[in-house]
Amino acid sequence: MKQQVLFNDREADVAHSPIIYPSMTLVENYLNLKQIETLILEAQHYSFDKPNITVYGKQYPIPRQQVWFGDEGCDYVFSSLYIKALPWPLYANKLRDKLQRDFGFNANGVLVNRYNDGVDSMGWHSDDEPEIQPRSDIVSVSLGASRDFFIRHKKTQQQHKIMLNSGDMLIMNWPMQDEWEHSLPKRKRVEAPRYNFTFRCVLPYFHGKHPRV
Ligand SMILES: O=C(O)CCC(=O)C(=O)O
Ligand SMILES: [Fe+2]
Repeated sequence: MKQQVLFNDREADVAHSPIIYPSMTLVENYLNLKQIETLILEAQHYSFDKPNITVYGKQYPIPRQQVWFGDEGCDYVFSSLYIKALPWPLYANKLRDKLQRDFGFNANGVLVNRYNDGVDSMGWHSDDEPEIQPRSDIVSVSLGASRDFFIRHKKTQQQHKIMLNSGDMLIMNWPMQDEWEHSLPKRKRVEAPRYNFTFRCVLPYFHGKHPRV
């Protein structure tokens, strides 16, 4: 397992024009081919959704599909859509256990995104929803097509690009989400699907014990 600590300095020591780096850790080939294949086979049967979001008063379907799995009470709200946690599928849960064993990372939910091809994408955002546990990291595991992943500093607009390949794992360490946004731009030449699992620690019952669904 090759672990590459990316940008782990808060500020690079460059005179006059400091370059700011976020704290992220990329573990290339975190999963082996068998693990990748098993997870993709499982993900092909997930009940993905393509909800509409409202932008300037108009409704648009999100340019990808998504599904949220989580422990009891670990529901989530994205773009004002309330999403009740579905029970963990077998191998997604095994991957959560592996992250716990390898890094002591205790996720209680995972958002799975499915990008059908390079036309599907995710715009600039931070994973800063109020139900995310304060000071928690977010762990992203990529499967399938390789895609470019960008990060952009909120104040300086500085950008970095990372290629995420099948089996790679990226830890976005706290407080990255406070200072940086990230995105997965369209890549018209990409024809194959990609799955991305972002494991999160949310506050159980943040939306109440009996939320209206
Ligand atoms: O697909 C990716 O690599 C990014 C996913 C993401 O940013 C998210 O689910 O919040
Ligand atoms: Fe994100």
